[in-house]
Amino acid sequence: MKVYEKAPAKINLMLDVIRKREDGFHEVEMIMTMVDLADRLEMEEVPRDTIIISSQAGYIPLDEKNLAFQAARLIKDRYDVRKGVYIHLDKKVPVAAGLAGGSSDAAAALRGLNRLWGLGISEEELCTLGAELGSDVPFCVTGGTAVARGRGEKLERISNPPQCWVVLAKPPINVSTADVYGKLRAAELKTHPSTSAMVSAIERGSFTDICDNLGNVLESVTLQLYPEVLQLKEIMQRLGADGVLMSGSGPTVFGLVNKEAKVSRIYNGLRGFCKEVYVVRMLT
Ligand SMILES: C[C@](O)(CO)[C@H](O)COP(=O)(O)OP(=O)(O)OC[C@H]1O[C@@H](n2ccc(N)nc2=O)[C@H](O)[C@@H]1O
Ligand SMILES: Nc1ncnc2c1ncn2[C@@H]1O[C@H](COP(=O)(O)OP(=O)(O)OP(=O)(O)O)[C@@H](O)[C@H]1O
Repeated sequence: MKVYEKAPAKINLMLDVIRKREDGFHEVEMIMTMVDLADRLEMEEVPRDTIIISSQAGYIPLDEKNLAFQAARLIKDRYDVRKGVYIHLDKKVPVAAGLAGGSSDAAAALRGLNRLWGLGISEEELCTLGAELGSDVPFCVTGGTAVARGRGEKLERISNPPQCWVVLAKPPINVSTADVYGKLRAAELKTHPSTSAMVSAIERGSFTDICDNLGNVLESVTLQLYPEVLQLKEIMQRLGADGVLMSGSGPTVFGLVNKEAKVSRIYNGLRGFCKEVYVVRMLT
């Protein structure tokens, strides 16, 4: 038997950091949603008790460093599954982009192996397992749109934003999430985006208010380290995107656009500056 799972990319419509915690992580308040750019996982049982990962993408680890491998090992250990699995990752989400590609693969592996092995694990328990693999994994298990608190694992489901176009542009640089959080001086932040204003804008389905309330405090670090990300934001704004923000710790910048007529102009304009540009829809 084979099972298939999609692993969509996430964007942060809002990301605030409340404080640095004693365990080294940061207490956050974020609003995340999914877009329809996704990896695809194929999972099949193999006769030996082993985990094999393959992918067409030459630039990700295929050993125990792969987050889908870690998800498979975790579920096998925790539920004492003495069976093997072959996981093929069809990568479409750019890597180390701020789009949670690896986290979403891990979440999809948890969901898929739960089905493949008929384990009957609840979604809540899959989220708890996912939190051991990374802060973004619990959200990637549930998908939808949520406010995430704690280090990202405490989720409160909210309604999906109104449908719109999302233009993603990833400059050719690698950004380390740990490095960005490490350089953030949370106590010195002068302004914070408003969670309640963004939740209210989403619940009311107001595209304009969503665009007006976009905010990500990690931009203060990444934009300083990589001026090309700031430049990309400015270009996207100039080309007419209605709301523009960096996702996660970057470097991907996304633009929200509500009129289809504007999308191709923005896409073509960006392609002059950036090789990796995607036009996608919100997953609603
Ligand atoms: C930037 C975001 O992607 C936004 O959604 C997340 O906050 C980060 O999620 P992630 O990549 O799943 O992060 P993890 O793999 O758990 O952590 C990577 C590193 O980021 C830092 N980190 C992460 C999450 C958090 N709330 N505080 C942190 O300080 C820690 O140094 C950690 O070692
Ligand atoms: N299945 C996977 N897909 C992509 N990257 C993976 C995977 N497994 C492990 N990695 C490693 O994880 C690192 C981060 O990749 P990922 O694409 O998850 O970053 P990201 O989009 O910045 O995530 P986040 O938004 O959660 O911070 C890369 O260095 C990559 O080598």
